Amino acid sequence: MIKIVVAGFKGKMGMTATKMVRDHEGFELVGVLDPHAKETNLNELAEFSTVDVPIFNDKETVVKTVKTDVWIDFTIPSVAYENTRFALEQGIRPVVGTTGFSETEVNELVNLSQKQALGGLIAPNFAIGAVLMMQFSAKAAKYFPDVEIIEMHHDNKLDAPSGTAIKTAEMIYAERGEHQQGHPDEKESIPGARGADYHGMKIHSVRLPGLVAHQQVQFGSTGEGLTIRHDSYDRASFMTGVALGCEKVMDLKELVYGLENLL
Ligand SMILES: NC(=O)C1=CN([C@@H]2O[C@H](COP(=O)(O)OP(=O)(O)OC[C@H]3O[C@@H](n4cnc5c(N)ncnc54)[C@H](OP(=O)(O)O)[C@@H]3O)[C@@H](O)[C@H]2O)C=CC1
Ligand SMILES: O=C(O)C1=N[C@H](C(=O)O)C[C@H](O)C1
Repeated sequence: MIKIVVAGFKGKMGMTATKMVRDHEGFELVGVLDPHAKETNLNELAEFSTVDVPIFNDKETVVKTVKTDVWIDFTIPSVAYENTRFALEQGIRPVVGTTGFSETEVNELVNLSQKQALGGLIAPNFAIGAVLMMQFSAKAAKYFPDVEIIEMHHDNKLDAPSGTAIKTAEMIYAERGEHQQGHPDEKESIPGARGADYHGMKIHSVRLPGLVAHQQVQFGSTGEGLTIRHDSYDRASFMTGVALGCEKVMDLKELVYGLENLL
């Protein structure tokens, strides 16, 4: 059995992941973490009335109380780096969905995992369709270097652009390199009109109620266009990837960035 803790269990993704771990063969939910939870056991919550699992308010108490193989993290950008670092230092394999990591932070965590010879995963998007969308986009960019990314999310999202949009831009950049797009003399009449800029690639972030997680990668060329789009209509779409991550990190000896490394 793989012993798993879920950090951020009261959030939208943390709750979905907690239920997945509870129901998944081969996984044992050994604890959940939320700094503001008043309950001390999951069985105090109606939907978990038969689940005897401790609720922790801080990460130090988790490691003092339960033996853990995997740390699932769906928290907030400002705490996820420290949580991931802490997990690795404690010999726990992180499976992190929280977005907002800088490139430097990811590199530091990879280095730490290598020193600890411990597997781990930071995946900006756990949906298999989203991974394919990123891979197809990188492939298309070789032939269609002019591209803009439009990511669309619910209006409770803290970070912009999304982790998926950044990862997509990184994968496209690795394929196409630096490229000047649009008119060289273009001017923004309202600042931000052309979106964020990643090595010449524009990224536009839409936040609206009703949306879950959607991204369109739009390519333009002479007389033709190509649009690659992925939609997550439900947070269940991420769970196959989270489960796969929890299984695969057990055999890895370092942390990897992106679910595509495990497929
Ligand atoms: N990789 C992927 O496939 C996906 C990634 N995400 C990412 O996952 C993250 C969470 O998203 P979502 O569930 O929608 O957000 P929510 O706001 O619903 O959940 C975040 C939760 O984290 C809790 N939290 C805050 N601080 C801590 C802490 N120190 N320790 C433990 N928990 C803490 C919050 O608790 P409180 O409210 O009490 O402060 C809240 O319940 C985001 O970064 C999002 O971008 C989302 C979907 C898919
Ligand atoms: O906040 C979200 O909801 C999501 N966040 C991730 C991101 O920033 O890319 C993954 C997915 O898009 C949902």
